[in-house]
Amino acid sequence: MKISQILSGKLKSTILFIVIFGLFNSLLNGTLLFFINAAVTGRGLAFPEAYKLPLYVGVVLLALVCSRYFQVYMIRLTSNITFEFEKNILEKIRCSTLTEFDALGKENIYTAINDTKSLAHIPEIFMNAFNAMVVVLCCFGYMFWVAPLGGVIILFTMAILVTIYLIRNKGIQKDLNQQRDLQNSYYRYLNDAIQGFRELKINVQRSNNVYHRWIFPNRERNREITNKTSVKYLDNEISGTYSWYVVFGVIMFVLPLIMKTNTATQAAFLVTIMYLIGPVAILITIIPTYNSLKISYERLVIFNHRLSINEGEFTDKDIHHRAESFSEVEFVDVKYQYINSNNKAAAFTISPISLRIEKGETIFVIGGNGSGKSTFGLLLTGLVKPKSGRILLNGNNLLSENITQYRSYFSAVFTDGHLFNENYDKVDLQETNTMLYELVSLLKLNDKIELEKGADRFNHNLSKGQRKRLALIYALLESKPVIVLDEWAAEQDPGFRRYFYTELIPLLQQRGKTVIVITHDDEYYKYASRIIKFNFGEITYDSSKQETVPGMN
Ligand SMILES: Nc1ncnc2c1ncn2[C@@H]1O[C@H](COP(=O)(O)OP(=O)(O)OP(=O)(O)O)[C@@H](O)[C@H]1O
Repeated sequence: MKISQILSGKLKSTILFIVIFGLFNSLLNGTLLFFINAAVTGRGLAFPEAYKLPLYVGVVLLALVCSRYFQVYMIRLTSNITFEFEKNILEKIRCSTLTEFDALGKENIYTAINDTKSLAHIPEIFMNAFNAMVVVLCCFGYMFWVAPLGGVIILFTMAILVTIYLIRNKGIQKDLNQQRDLQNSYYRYLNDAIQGFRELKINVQRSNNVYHRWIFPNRERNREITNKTSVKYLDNEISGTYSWYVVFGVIMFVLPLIMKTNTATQAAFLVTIMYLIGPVAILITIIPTYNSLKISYERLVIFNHRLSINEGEFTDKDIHHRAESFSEVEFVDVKYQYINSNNKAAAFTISPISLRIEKGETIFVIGGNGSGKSTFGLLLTGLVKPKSGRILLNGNNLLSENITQYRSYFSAVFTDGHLFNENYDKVDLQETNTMLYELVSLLKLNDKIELEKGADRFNHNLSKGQRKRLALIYALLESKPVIVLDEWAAEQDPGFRRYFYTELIPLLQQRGKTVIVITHDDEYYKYASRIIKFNFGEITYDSSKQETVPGMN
């Protein structure tokens, strides 16, 4: 569902309530103003004396109960909207394609989640503005009732003061935007300084450049703008606050000159203006709030648009990965193309490739850097869809409808794979799990991993190579028929690398796995049952079709 649909749905079902209740609430507050003014000025409220106190107490209590009920309602409405927005964003991410996800970038996801939080406050902002508007109208109505000309003069004075405040505020907003841009670039530089700590330590000149040419000048500029903007902001706020004294001054000194007001009328106007201060402040902040909400909304619309493809969700019926149910996967003229995100032109292309992978094969995918091996791995595992051509699993065409089912035949350890922080798969990590501990010992991690105290997970303070071994254990525990390992052995020491190619892979093969290894380790090519070589996105060699294997000893 789109953000706008959720928002308009919520607003439609609640707007009448917000308006009626807000109106009632504001009228109660307006009634209290009448009471106070009647006491100060001695006019209005033609009730018998005996009824005034109970009526006053009744209105206060009713206003209090209504106010609380209304605020609780708004809290619930806001958190419901936040929940639905966030869920909508998370579903979008979960169901998006890898291609769209990669193109989006992680920072946009965090921004989108923050944007939903801002948008969820729209009903509350609308309600506050509406209440404030009602109070302002009531106050002016009261002033016009007490002394029409006085009401016109006050309205005119306030209109001038508010206009001056808003014009100055607009200038400050521009400075604030500049400050936000500086802040964004500061985080980028800071990220480089933190992530590249070692690279900076080892190169003093680069470190000096990063800090003295980029980070410190950015902070200095930020200091200047912050000083300037903060003083401007302070000036505007102070003059805004003191503007009320201009209004008070007009009531105390100008009105008596123009219309001969008496003390009671002046008192009524002064109390009314005090009542107006809060609501007018709310109405004034509406414009900048509206602008920032508009930006958040537009960003979310773009976000939704960029994750427009919905791949659907996994359901249990999609899980069909029993080893015996896999017999072959076939590529028929499969083509894939990356699109350059800057100019939208076609970038690297996997030219139409055709091949068949049968159950039990151990295939090494080889080729130079950037030749398309990992992209082939993504196509094979169904993580990206061919631009043209067909992929068939057990003779069935891979379609959008069965893509999740297709993927459930594959497990993979990617080059830059991620080890999850929680035991999401609910693997039994206790020593009684013989399958797990057999794998732990096969991967020689017995004395390296241990259960974290009080948590259902293994420790993650492992070396890169050891983390890859743990990732392989988790991948094997999935018991899927085909396993794809992308440069898995690159971080292993020579001894373990040898063990991996000469013992582990044959063992997996013996156990009926189909193993696809993307590798540069040419000294072990002979341990493959088949070699496929990529060059510039094309298969230039397939040992199942040709005799000699290039690069083999
Ligand atoms: N997300 C992407 N968008 C655009 N181009 C990409 C993307 N990912 C990879 N490429 C390009 O596709 C080409 C093939 O990349 P791929 O990762 O498949 O190569 P590889 O053979 O696995 O290389 P290596 O051995 O270095 O890992 C590269 O030229 C790369 O620049």
